[in-house]
Amino acid sequence: MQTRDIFANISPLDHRYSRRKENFEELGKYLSENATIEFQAEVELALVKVLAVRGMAPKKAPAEVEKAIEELTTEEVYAEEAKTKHNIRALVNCIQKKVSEETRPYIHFTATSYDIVDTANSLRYQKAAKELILPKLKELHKSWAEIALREKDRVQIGRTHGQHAVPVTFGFTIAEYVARLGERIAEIEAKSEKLVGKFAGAVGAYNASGIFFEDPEEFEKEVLAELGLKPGEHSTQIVQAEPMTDFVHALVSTFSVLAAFSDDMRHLQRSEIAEIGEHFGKDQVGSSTMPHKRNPINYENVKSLWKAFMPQMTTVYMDQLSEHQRDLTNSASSRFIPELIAALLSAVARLTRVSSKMAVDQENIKKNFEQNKKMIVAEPLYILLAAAGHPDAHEAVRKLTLKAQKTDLSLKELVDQSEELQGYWGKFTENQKELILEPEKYTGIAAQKTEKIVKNWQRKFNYDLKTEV
Ligand SMILES: O=C(O)C[C@H](Nc1ncnc2c1ncn2[C@@H]1O[C@H](COP(=O)(O)O)[C@@H](O)[C@H]1O)C(=O)O
Repeated sequence: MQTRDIFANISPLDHRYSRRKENFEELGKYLSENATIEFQAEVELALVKVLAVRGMAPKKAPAEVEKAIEELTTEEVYAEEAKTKHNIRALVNCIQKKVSEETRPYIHFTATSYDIVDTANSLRYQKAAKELILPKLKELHKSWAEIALREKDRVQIGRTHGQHAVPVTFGFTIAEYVARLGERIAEIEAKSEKLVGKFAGAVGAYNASGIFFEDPEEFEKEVLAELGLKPGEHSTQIVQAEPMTDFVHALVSTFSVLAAFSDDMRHLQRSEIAEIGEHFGKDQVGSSTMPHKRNPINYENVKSLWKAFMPQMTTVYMDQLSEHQRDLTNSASSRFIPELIAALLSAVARLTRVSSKMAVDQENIKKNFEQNKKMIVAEPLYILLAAAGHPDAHEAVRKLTLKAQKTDLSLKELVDQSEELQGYWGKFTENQKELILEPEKYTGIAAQKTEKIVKNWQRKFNYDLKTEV
């Protein structure tokens, strides 16, 4: 069997779920191993810049380091690591080989490896959030907002416990996810901004930098400011774990919102419900054996990916523990965060594609609503009877529903047959009677609430919608 390079990769995220070249380039800028080393080198450069400003390193040092970094390759660093068995020392050695003797001592000066590693990770995840994750999520959010607005008045039966409950609108159903995803996007934004760096040395007490600087915390701030970061209140050899825990939690809980949406949409595609459909290409096959099938494969894929990556949160919680001033047990485990981000973005891309072509079956949504139309007015009928003074309205209506189930009669027709209930009916206003006679009007403020939610997020995220509010 012939193989192509791309398919020689082990992780499905490197072939099956990110097949397009642009995908690799876009994600690779922040998430690849090349990016890991590039961002670490950027931190080493920030250090030299501050040392030069402070008059310790030669003035030419930053330019030399910048050039060295441009020439640096991941292969080179890996070859060096094969000798040193230490990845950051390998990076430092590679940079040192490319600069002058005068500059050489200031590469990694007073730094411990995790001044570089943790700072670089915070930097790249912060940038990935700002430049990649948030724009992609906002694009998906916008497509949901558009559906919500377009469908705000389309009456749909609300379902609880998988049973017909009382009416909503389809727009309102989607507005739930506009609100939930919107709030998660804001959370990713906030938590990415709270990621911290460090330049506090091997145990976090500024032992090495304290030899040279009276104000080692100020020195730390200057190095981090070069990168647009701030330090945490306290560091050991590593940064406080919680800002990263919170950031990843924001990502994972966003993924959970996508999975919940996918589950809901998948159920609405069940043959017996069939209220929405995924766009199907003219050559697309639903089943290898049942040619008529049109399966909700995209929503199933999102849930499946979520199942693979959501448990990674447990690892992130475990990475909160590190012995004394640090142990290395968070090192290998934290290298999988980029995969989690890649999986999330794969789900986002898929849902954006599917959502923009979501087909709403107007007839089925109406047909399903009509199916239990006579029963769903039980709630307003009982409440109106109670408000009109009926002493046991819930029980009276429960009995009516039992009768209605056995006959073809609607609850209103059964009310008409009861002299007692007729008396209360006479006390209802015309609007109240309408709710019983036309259950499609019993949607509460579903449409207004949908508009309010969409408008709120449209303002916050500052996007235009196809159908303006
Ligand atoms: O600044 C320092 O280096 C301080 C030193 N601690 C270390 N800090 C950071 N990295 C270290 C440390 N020790 C090892 N290594 C190297 O980390 C790499 C771990 O590789 P992997 O398990 O694949 O994630 C792998 O390359 C390891 O060699 C200490 O003794 O406290």
